[in-house]
Amino acid sequence: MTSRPAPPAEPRTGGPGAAPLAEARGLELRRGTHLAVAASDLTLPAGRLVAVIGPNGSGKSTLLHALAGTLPPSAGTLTVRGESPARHARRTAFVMQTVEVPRGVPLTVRDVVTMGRYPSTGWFRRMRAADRAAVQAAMDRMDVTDLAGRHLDELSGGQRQRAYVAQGIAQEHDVLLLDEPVTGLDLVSARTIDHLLHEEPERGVSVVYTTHDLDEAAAADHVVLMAGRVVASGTPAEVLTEAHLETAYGRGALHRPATPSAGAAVPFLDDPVDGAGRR
Ligand SMILES: Nc1ncnc2c1ncn2[C@@H]1O[C@H](COP(=O)(O)OP(=O)(O)OP(=O)(O)O)[C@@H](O)[C@H]1O
Repeated sequence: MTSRPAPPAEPRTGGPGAAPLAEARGLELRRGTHLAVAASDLTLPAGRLVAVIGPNGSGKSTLLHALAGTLPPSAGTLTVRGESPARHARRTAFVMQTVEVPRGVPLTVRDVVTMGRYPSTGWFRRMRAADRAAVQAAMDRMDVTDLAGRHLDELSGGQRQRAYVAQGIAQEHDVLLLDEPVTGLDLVSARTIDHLLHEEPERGVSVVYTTHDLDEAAAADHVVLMAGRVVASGTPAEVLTEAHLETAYGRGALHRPATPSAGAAVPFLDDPVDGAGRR
């Protein structure tokens, strides 16, 4: 029996020769006067899942803010889909790390998800059928439809995080940025969000998210390793090397298990250090 070669995979936006999601040259980012990301070059593929890793304070959130267009470069250049991040912001959904629930503002889950449509409807415009359908689809995907009428301050942390991710994907977007979307969540919420991260690129959306989990990063299409600058950027195999991880996390921060399990693809982090090398 002859086996025929598998047909080529459906090309995604990030195929060879495709325009990149983001390009940075000599990019420098400051938070106030603090230099959070020193001059770095970076090319991120479009239509892929990109994981940004690095110790606490290494500049991961800062890079996401720059991609979202909320933090302009202090030096160098950064483009998203060939234009300035601020110009592309209308089509960039950004789910931030911690969103404080405004006290005394009785927002329901549906209200919060509906806000995801404001970039296209405007704050005072009427919701059209397409807007309502997008809100419903986002709530279904994040499994918060049953919670639609509940107030945000009545929800668990995981339920609230799912509502905020639903707000992000309710927006018309081709770029989705998420800051530590699964940190501290229970298995069900983490799985729901993790599933979405891997599903969005299939729809042509470029996803960039930050994580502290090296195994999660190993499952992404592209990894960016930060330590006050971009230490390495490429495929998981190119980036998750002992040499690169030691540069970012410090010597002695890694260990390999004495009896490696079948799934242990990357070294373990022993005692995470922060971006300045402090333990
Ligand atoms: N608003 C701010 N004003 C001044 N400095 C800031 C501000 N936000 C962050 N920084 C500093 O910028 C650096 C990078 O912070 P950033 O939040 O990007 O790190 P991170 O890698 O996302 O960290 P974590 O893993 O802890 O979330 C840190 O030294 C941090 O203290």
